[in-house]
Amino acid sequence: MLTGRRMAAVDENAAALGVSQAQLMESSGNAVARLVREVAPPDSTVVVVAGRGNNGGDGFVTARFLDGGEPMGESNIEHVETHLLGRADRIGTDVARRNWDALVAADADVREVRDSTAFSLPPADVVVDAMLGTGISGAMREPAATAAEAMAASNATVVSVDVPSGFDATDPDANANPVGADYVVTFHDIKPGLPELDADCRVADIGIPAAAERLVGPGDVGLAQPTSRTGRAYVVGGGPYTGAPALAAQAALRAGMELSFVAAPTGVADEIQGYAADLIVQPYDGDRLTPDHVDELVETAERYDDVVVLGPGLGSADESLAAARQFLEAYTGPAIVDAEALSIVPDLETEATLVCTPNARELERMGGPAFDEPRSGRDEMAAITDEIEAFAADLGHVVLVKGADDVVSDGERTRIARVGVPGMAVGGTGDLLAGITAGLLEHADPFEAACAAAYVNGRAGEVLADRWGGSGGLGITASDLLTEIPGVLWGESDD
Ligand SMILES: NC(=O)C1=CN([C@@H]2O[C@H](COP(=O)(O)OP(=O)(O)OC[C@H]3O[C@@H](n4cnc5c(N)ncnc54)[C@H](O)[C@@H]3O)[C@@H](O)[C@H]2O)[C@@H](O)CC1
Ligand SMILES: [K+]
Repeated sequence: MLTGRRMAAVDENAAALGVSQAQLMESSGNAVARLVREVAPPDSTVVVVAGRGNNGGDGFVTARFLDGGEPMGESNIEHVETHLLGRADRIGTDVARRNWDALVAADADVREVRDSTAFSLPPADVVVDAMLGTGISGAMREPAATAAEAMAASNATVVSVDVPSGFDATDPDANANPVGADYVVTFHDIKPGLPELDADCRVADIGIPAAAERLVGPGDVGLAQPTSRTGRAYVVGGGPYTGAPALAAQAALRAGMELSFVAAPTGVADEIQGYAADLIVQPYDGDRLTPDHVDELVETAERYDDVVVLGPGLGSADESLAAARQFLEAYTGPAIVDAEALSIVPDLETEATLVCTPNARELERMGGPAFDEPRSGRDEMAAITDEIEAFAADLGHVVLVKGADDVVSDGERTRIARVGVPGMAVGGTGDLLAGITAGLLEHADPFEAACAAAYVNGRAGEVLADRWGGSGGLGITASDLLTEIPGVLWGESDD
């Protein structure tokens, strides 16, 4: 079952896979027209009432199919008229406008309702409700609200496109049927709340490829995209290594965080600060993380509602891993766990919300499934994703397995991010991914944040590799990718 919000993301992913919104709209309108033919009495007058969004666009396509007569013989449709609520020059999307133009060009019976108080529902045997679909926000406004009452009061058979107008598929509490729909033709998958309506709901296959759901795409970025500059990343890392925490902290800033802190041993604090003036480095005594430091770090992270990134450059000293464990046992907020710190997660008791980001080797060390890179083929990937899903369910945390294909699972939902270039196999890109995930985790649910982060990271590599002449990104460094993150995160999505 897909919410309206997720459905819009899947649509966008389909477009990125080469199945355009226009193709989907054609299938949608065709499916509605078939249902209308099925339920319309002989010599019917069909009135399509359309809004200015893509739900209205589906209505225009429906009208075109119905107006074309019945190629296989006698038609039960005598007359079709289309009423657009509003002015044609205010139609909100290109694809809907092209379908309106096609009706006008075909000399169809179309009318613009320019005065919102002037609309009264004409006599009809079937009314096609194409006013509002999954794009609704807030309570229904005029003239749609009055038109909905008229539909509900009429004796006509009401066929709703996708959802009854006024029904909010993203907020399942609001399962209303203000138009009195007798039939609903919904697209691709049933939406939450529809089965509870007193209406005959049909799901129409409109040709969205399964990959638009299974593979992470630009639509998923839209779901996790920060819309304001807020949040503090708190990277607990560094000691034996210094580059990793600096990259993760910078990536969090590039993904929208307001401030990015690195808690690191005094011995390496200056070095980490030296990589980037944008970071705030908070030194603690010594040359590595030990249990003595934990109380203060947890206290800071909790007090400022930070998103923690635990692990980059931390090393594998026993006392550092013991400290990482104590940190997560005490901490209750969101955290990305990466690198050596992953080894402590499997038998950990924590109230924290974790996103674990292992590569194949780290996954195996966590007790997860073992598999070789590169993997190929649909069946092989399906087997691997099943195993990773089972592992994530067992672990009780979101797992993002890094590889040529990244696999993200929360134990119930599992997606593949098939994006990136061979050159990204360089050191440091995993630290970027951890930082991007932190940035998105500030605003989105952990699974959606992890999916979008995997896509953004890989896509940044593709964009850069393209600019460098399609070299496959051989020669890219993680530092190069930092400045590509914002363009992918905010520049490429439709939202
Ligand atoms: N997403 C997809 O892949 C597909 C979407 N399709 C159709 O597109 C629909 C979604 O289209 P859109 O996102 O353009 O949105 P809608 O057409 O559902 O709604 C947007 C329009 O409604 C107006 N509106 C929003 N809230 C309102 C309110 N409270 N009162 C009155 N008017 C309001 C907006 O100003 C805008 O004109 C789906 O329901 C479906 O019918 C189909 O074409 C098939 C493919
Ligand atoms: K509708």
